[in-house]
Amino acid sequence: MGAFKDFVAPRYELKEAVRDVSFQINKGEIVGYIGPNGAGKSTTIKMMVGILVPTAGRIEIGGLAPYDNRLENSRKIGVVFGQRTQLWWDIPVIETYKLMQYIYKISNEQYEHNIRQFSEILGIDEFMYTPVRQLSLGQRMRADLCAALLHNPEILYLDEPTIGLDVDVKERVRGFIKEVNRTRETTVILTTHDTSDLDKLCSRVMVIDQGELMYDGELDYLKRNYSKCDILTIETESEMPEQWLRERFNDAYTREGRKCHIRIEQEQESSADCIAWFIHNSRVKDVQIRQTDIDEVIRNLYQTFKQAERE
Ligand SMILES: Nc1ncnc2c1ncn2[C@@H]1O[C@H](COP(=O)(O)OP(=O)(O)OP(=O)(O)O)[C@@H](O)[C@H]1O
Repeated sequence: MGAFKDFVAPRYELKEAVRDVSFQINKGEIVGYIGPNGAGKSTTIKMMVGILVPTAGRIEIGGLAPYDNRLENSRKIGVVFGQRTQLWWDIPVIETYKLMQYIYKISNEQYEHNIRQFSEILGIDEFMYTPVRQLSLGQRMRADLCAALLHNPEILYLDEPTIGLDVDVKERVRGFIKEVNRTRETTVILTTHDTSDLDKLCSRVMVIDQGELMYDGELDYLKRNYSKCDILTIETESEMPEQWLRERFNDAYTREGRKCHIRIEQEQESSADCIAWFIHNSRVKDVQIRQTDIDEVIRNLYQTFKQAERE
């Protein structure tokens, strides 16, 4: 009944997905566009590629408004949405590429050159003649990346390009993006929830939350200033007495046998002091320091942002 009612008399609700988002990206940059679920990342990308038309404001890509010049804009861009594919589901990968060559009017020379170079880096030779529906996620993603770049686009939009991939394929995909950016000066805008994507690819990040741009600048600066704690993991040759650990670190530690994980609040404690304490009191076998993940960095940034707004 509810479904029928919605069909006959649909109710509409206005949702502001992005608000006052303003930025400029130079040719050849790789920019990470990050934020929590529902922040407005995909909406921004959809406006930039011309799928959505903003209700206010202006977007210019290489001097053109993407939604008014969709055809011209689409020649200049390559898009990969990690959750979807642009490959034809029932036909072999190579057939999709041939269709792309026809649609984008790619010369034989450029087509052959790109296929050769991309398949070498991405290793797509082995499944070039397999129908897309039979590909694994990692294979499909590599095939999608190749398809998005066949027509030598100036800009590459990647919406979560490494989602669901294993470590090896992630590395391969990142290596490919880096290589394309370096050799062809392709501008890359990517959204991701994976901190390693940012570490390996981007020096600049833009953070969006609840439709508002909260930060646009260096990734390192963001991590240095908004990552309140590091996790220090120390492995010792024999188990540290519980009492020593409790006296030194209170509740800021957990342990797994000879491994201790310590939460270092940067304002109160330094990793170097902790390591020195362990070296003084035991034989240290291994030391690892891990920074807080990007979601926590964003949460800290958000708190600071909201506090500044209130003041
Ligand atoms: N077609 C739509 N109709 C109504 N609301 C939408 C539509 N598309 C997006 N939204 C809403 O706009 C907001 C931003 O969505 P968007 O998809 O841009 O987020 P995102 O940052 O890409 O999130 P995720 O990381 O989960 O992909 C969300 O609250 C979402 O529910």
